[in-house]
Amino acid sequence: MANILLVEDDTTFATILENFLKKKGFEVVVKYSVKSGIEALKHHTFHLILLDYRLGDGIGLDIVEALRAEDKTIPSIIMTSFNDVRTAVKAIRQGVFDYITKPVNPDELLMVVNEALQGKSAERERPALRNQPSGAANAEEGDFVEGTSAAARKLHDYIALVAPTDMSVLIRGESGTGKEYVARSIHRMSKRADKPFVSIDCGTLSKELASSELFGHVKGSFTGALNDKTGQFVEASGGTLFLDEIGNLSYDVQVKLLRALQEKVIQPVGANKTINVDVRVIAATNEDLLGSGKFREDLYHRINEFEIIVPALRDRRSDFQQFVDFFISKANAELGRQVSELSDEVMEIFGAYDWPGNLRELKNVIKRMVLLSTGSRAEVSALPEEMVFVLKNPDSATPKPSSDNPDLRLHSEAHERKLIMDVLQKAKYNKSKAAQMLNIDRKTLYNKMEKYGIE
Ligand SMILES: Nc1ncnc2c1ncn2[C@@H]1O[C@H](COP(=O)(O)OP(=O)(O)OP(=O)(O)O)[C@@H](O)[C@H]1O
Repeated sequence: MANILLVEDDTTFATILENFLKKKGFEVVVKYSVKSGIEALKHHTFHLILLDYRLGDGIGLDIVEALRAEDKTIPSIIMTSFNDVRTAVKAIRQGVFDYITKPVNPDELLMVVNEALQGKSAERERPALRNQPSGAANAEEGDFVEGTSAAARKLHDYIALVAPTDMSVLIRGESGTGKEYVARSIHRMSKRADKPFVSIDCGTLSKELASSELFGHVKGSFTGALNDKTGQFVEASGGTLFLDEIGNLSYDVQVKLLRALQEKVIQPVGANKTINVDVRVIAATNEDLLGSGKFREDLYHRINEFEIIVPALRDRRSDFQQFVDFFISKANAELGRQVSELSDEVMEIFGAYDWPGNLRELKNVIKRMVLLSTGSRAEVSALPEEMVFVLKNPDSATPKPSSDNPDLRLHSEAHERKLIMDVLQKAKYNKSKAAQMLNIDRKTLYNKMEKYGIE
């Protein structure tokens, strides 16, 4: 019998959820604030935490953070309003298993709860260490979409170019764009392919344990170091070490990492001997490392011998349909459904939405949609309500600048897309005329149309 901690400050909704989960056979403890949630974790053992994103005295992630500080891992699911999707995607980076959007659909909730309890969706679960032997990575070969857009072709050209070398690679891109997939592809196409690919999420490593996780430690070197520990640099020997969210490493660890890269030696915590290592490092980030002021410039140049930028989904619209088909067939197989077509309205909404959470968000929306579609055709009722609202109220599709959502580039892109569509319509889809009206050349217009997926 699984024990669930439910933290939700809307008492009526909390009671509905509690009753629903109890009916499904779970034990549920309900708390209404961050503080009482953290307190409950001290006194009970839970298998899963279900958290509201916004709580009276903080946010649900504060509870995940408190867990992490104690180095405990309990799968957690964040319930968020649609407007907070971007934040929810970030939450996954911080070790949250998954998110679901409100209003919560009972079938979806049950699916995500069961997946979390079974630890089933390995790549949605983000433990600090996502070690995978090469064989398993190879088994997934072909289980992805390459795409045919200009951006996809460039991406795969770069992967093919850098893979056979031993250069360190910095992969940049928004959350959920497929940076880990790029890192695995580089490894698979490299001379190190038959050696381990070790993936570490630096965003979920606690400050205290990061050094020992990467470089290992000797017994007794700090409280809690009960045995010698081999670090991931040694585990990755001969292969590739993928450091995801590298911007989260503390200054001390950055110094050690620089030494490991420059001199090819590491020193486990508390050891007086060094160990030679032969590891290719691939790092990923979705922030501006140098601009953050927290990242050493010398290390930046060392990890950035070659840079790959993974395009956002909205910048590779011509690959969109391929991703949709791929995620539908995966969800069909997983959930025993037979969805083979989407209603026009669903297609329209998919096209109008800007997918801030990129491939991860698309995959999750499709999985929910397939789950809720018992026939062969997916209707708009299987989409999150707010997504539908955006289409019916086009003005709300253009994000309003606010301190909550200050992404200026997104705002200008959304405006630009809308302007181009309006002008094209006015010019009766005569592209030369539209380009003239927009005061840009035809080639620029074609590029922008491809970027925004305007046919
Ligand atoms: N080319 C692809 N084809 C199919 N699915 C993909 C592809 N690339 C990524 N995905 C899927 O998209 C999701 C996000 O991918 P991934 O974890 O690699 O993104 P990320 O950029 O590393 O995210 P984050 O910044 O949050 O670490 C995963 O579920 C992955 O399986």
